[in-house]
Amino acid sequence: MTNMDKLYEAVEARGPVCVGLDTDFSYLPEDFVDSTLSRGENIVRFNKKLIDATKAVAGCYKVQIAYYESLGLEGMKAYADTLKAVREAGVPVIADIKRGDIAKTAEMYAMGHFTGDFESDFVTLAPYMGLDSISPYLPYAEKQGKGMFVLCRTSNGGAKDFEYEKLADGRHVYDLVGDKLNALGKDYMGEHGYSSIGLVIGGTHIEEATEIRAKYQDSFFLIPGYGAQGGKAEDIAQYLTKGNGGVVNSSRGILLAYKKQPGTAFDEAAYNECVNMKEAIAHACSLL
Ligand SMILES: O=C(O)c1cc(=O)[nH]c(=O)n1[C@@H]1O[C@H](COP(=O)(O)O)[C@@H](O)[C@H]1O
Repeated sequence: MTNMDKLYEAVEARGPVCVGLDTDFSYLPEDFVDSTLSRGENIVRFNKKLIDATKAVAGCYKVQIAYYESLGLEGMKAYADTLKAVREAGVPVIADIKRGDIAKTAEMYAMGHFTGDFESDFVTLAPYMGLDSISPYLPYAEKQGKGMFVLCRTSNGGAKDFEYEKLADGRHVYDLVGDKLNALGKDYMGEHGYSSIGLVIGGTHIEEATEIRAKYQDSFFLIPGYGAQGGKAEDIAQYLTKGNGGVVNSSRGILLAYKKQPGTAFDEAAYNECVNMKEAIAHACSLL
């Protein structure tokens, strides 16, 4: 069974919410911070409480490496400890590393993020350098069932700068990326009909949403942009198939939920936000 199969089953069991652990130290409530500990240690304490509170309603977690890298060595320790905490909770984890480099270098990234201290179930990849920047990750998909999510049509405004450009045959650049990755995925299919090569499809743009879902039926989607970036449940639902086939990330919306729920502890507020998000998406899916 591949990690994408496990992710599919996690979504069947607990819903498509992907809790984004983009834990900026400044997000921690002041009264939670233990001043005898480092920022990295405090972040891990925060993440562990959050994981504990949300694991029953989270399809997966996504750990954005920049929030940890920015703190140097203590941050990288916090990153490793956070991945470990998610794995111990028995929930799939996506390492949001957005790598893309020549094959030899990509081999090292693949080893660094699919084995050892920073081992994760999935990584995010940037495809700009071509398919040889993706292929070094594939032996891990084949042998260990590891998975990847490749940037296709991203959630940011700048997606229009390159991804929406039109090719001579009328396709967008994001179509070209999606078509090539979807075709590559045919050799890495799991039991539940999804390949180990997923696509990142931002939930903030909905043009061609139904076509994209229909065209890439065997690609699992990582859908960021819910909440803080304005993505709505009714838009996101169009990228799912019967409530599955994708995970919907929210980072700030969950981490900072306590600021919108005065008097509620951050972990309980995060749980409430996950439940609201999960219900809103389920409701939107039921209307399709
Ligand atoms: O690959 C990603 O995860 C990603 C792709 C994309 O198109 N847009 C996007 O926002 N992301 C990530 O998704 C998360 C969104 O965070 P919030 O806007 O706080 O929910 C961040 O970790 C981003 O780096």
